[in-house]
Amino acid sequence: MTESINNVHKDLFINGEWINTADYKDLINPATGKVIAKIAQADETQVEDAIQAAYDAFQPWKSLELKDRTQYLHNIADLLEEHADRLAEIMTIEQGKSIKESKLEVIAGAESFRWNAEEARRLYGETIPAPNDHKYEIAYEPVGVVGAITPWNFPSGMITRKIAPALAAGNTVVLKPSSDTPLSALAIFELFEQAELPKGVANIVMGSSKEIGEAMTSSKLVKKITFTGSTPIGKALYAQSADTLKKMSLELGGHAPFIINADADIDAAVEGLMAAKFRNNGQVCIAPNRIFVHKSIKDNVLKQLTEKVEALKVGNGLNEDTNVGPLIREDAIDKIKKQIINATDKGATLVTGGHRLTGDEYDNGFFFQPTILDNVNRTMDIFYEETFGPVIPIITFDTLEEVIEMANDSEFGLASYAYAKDSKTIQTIATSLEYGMVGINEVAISNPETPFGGVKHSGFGRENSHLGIKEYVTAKFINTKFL
Ligand SMILES: NC(=O)c1ccc[n+]([C@@H]2O[C@H](COP(=O)([O-])OP(=O)(O)OC[C@H]3O[C@@H](n4cnc5c(N)ncnc54)[C@H](O)[C@@H]3O)[C@@H](O)[C@H]2O)c1
Ligand SMILES: O=CCCC(=O)O
Repeated sequence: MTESINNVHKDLFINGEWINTADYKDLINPATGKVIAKIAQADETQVEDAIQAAYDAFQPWKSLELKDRTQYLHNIADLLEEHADRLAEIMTIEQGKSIKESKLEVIAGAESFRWNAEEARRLYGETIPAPNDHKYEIAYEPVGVVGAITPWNFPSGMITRKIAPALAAGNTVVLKPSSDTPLSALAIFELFEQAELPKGVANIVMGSSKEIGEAMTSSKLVKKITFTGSTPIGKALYAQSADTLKKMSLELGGHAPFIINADADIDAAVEGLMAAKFRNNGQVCIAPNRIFVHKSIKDNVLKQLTEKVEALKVGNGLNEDTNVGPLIREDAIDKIKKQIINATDKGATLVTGGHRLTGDEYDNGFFFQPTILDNVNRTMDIFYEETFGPVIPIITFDTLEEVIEMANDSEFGLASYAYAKDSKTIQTIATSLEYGMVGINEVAISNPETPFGGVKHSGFGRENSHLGIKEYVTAKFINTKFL
């Protein structure tokens, strides 16, 4: 295996020290199916140690001069940029996405650190009109120890967008990264160590998800849980946190509608769809999963789309010419195959793709053909279930009213997209879609400056933007009477 994987730490990082464990678990490269590393698995005491270390570090970290605290974040941003190539290689090997995408993700993480370092200096309190002998103030204070749990699809980005605002606002953190992609997280923690972040401010534990989740949610010392992952696990953590009444942010599943109206710029719509759908091989919570095309333009859209989908190069993400890497695990392939079989059994047409890719070129990796399904309807599982893979289901519509009703027919409410020109149509779509984010003639909806998050079973809370950092503070009201 490459030097980058051999050299990255595989142990826990607690109170500024690398800590080994009694148990180590195999980590697989999804592009080859081979074991690439053995990862430390924390026991119960080690998880408690990490929480205690974060608790002990909280008061000194919170009390630092703001310019000193935020300087650490700027230094981390510099280090992320400096080490972006190495971090990108580690990410591609453990997760599969193309090396270009991995690098963009690391750089976006550096941006998160910079943005939040700047925004922390603008966490202004407020003064409220009061009687002359009183002062009413609101002060924003850090919540304390934050438990962060992250998924595998953005092994670096989901961590940086949580840890940067948490630390910037004066909190300390215990992170549990995904068991499928711990190396990217560990490589980031090496940079925290290099930046000489004070001991205990950021800690990382790997191990049994259930046990670590329970330790975090039941702990009286942990004041907030920030979770990104699937809806069922998010709901379980929400229930588990009831007893200790934690502040929570839940960034959960999505099943984005993508509407192409009769008056849309078809070239732009197809280009946007390709970019958003095949980013990370469709394993993105904001990936378009239900493509609603006006019936008058369906043939034209399908022709353009099929040409582009068939031209995609599937392969190991380390190869510079790869557009689409492997899926994360064997069971991800099973899920997609099941959705495709269910849809075709019920009348969908397989336009292209639909099969696993095997053979020497694909090693023992989890590769799947980019796929288009036509004539999809509401009787099929793919209409309602999150897809998380390279499948484009086409559903046709007649009227605006009909497509809005179908687009909203989902338990999820994260991202949505629409391509149209008429301003009244655009306004109707933007205001009627029951989603946390709406991209109109645009698929780039995730930036440090703009709020990211969902409604319905996609969770609550916002990441990025001035709203993101507010998830890591409490508003204290101070009423002073002058005697
Ligand atoms: N809304 C968003 O911003 C966003 C972003 C990325 C991914 N996602 C969602 O994440 C999902 C894919 O990621 P995944 O497969 O890693 O999700 P997942 O829910 O299986 O796992 C997410 C994290 O939770 C941990 N976990 C699993 N069981 C747990 C338990 N019982 N207690 C505590 N932690 C537990 C996992 O180890 C991982 O670290 C998709 O549903 C996707 O839509 C959402
Ligand atoms: O799956 C999560 C989406 C990440 C992003 O686009 O910022």
